[in-house]
Amino acid sequence: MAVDDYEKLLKYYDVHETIGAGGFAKVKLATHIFTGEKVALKIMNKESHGDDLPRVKTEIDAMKNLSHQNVCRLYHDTKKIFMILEYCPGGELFDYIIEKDRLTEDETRMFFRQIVSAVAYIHSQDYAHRDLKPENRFIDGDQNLKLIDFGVCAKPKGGMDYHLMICCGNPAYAAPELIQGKAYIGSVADIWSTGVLLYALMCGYQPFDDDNVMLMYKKIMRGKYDMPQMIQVDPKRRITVRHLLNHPWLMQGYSCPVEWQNCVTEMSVFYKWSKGSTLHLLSKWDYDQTTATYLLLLSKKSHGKPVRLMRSS
Ligand SMILES: [NH3+]CCCOc1cc(-c2cn[nH]c2)ccc1C(=O)Nc1ccccc1
Repeated sequence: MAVDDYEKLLKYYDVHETIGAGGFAKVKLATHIFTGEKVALKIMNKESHGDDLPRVKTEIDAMKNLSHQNVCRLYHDTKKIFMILEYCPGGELFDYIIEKDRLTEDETRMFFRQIVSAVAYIHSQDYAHRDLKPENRFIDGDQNLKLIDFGVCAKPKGGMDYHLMICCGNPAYAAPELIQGKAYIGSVADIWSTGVLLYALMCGYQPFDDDNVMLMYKKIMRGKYDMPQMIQVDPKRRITVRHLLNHPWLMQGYSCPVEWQNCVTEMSVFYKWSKGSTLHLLSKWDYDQTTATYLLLLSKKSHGKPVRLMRSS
């Protein structure tokens, strides 16, 4: 029963006020008693999930496989009712945009590089998020964005080129092929949503907004932009996240393309090890140069610093 799960949780966490809620869950601020660290406690609303909780299992399984500086960390889950997540004191990116009306080009670029970093990373792990919107990005204490809510993500068994059918996410951010009910590729639809997000960051309002959903769909299908790259109606002509990483606009004022890998991937590439053996070596915690490299990389990334592994001369 959820009640004794909650009782057990209270041995390890002090629970404070609610910091957010969606149809499927409520999120409360909590403190991890042993460390004093603040965390976000996500409490599933069992009623709205029904019995089989597919959405919760989808989210927990995905978050256990994802470790990246711009993806909200899962620390602890208790049998699909409670999730203990990384706490982001800066709140929702959505509220931040509203507060500032809209962002400067430089601030938009700083945030957008992190958004592209997270999307490139989850796609590299064969996940499509399918609900990318400002409400699903939280700002941590270092102005880093963290992606949340993997409840409708997909990890197609046939790989990332596999066509999906289920229509999900917020219509204002949904790709044309998705709202037309066509078979679509998750990662390509994610790029459309990311393009809508960029528009909202720069302009302070959504490009396709209308109280009447059918009129909104008409605007989405019209694709009124010259030179569209992300909000390109034809999914085959839409820019890929790989081409975004070193897109001229994203490179302006920066010396390197968007860093999208997490430390394990970066180390396996640098040391020319397989991912499996990198993870095996790291899990031994030998506190040798491998441990040092991993922890120092993690520390640099968590402070939003670009990392470069140098070969000794
Ligand atoms: N609109 C989202 C409300 C707050 O939701 C969260 C906040 C944090 C958070 C806040 N600070 N740090 C992390 C972490 C996760 C969530 C979340 O997953 N919310 C959610 C997703 C789907 C349905 C219902 C709720």
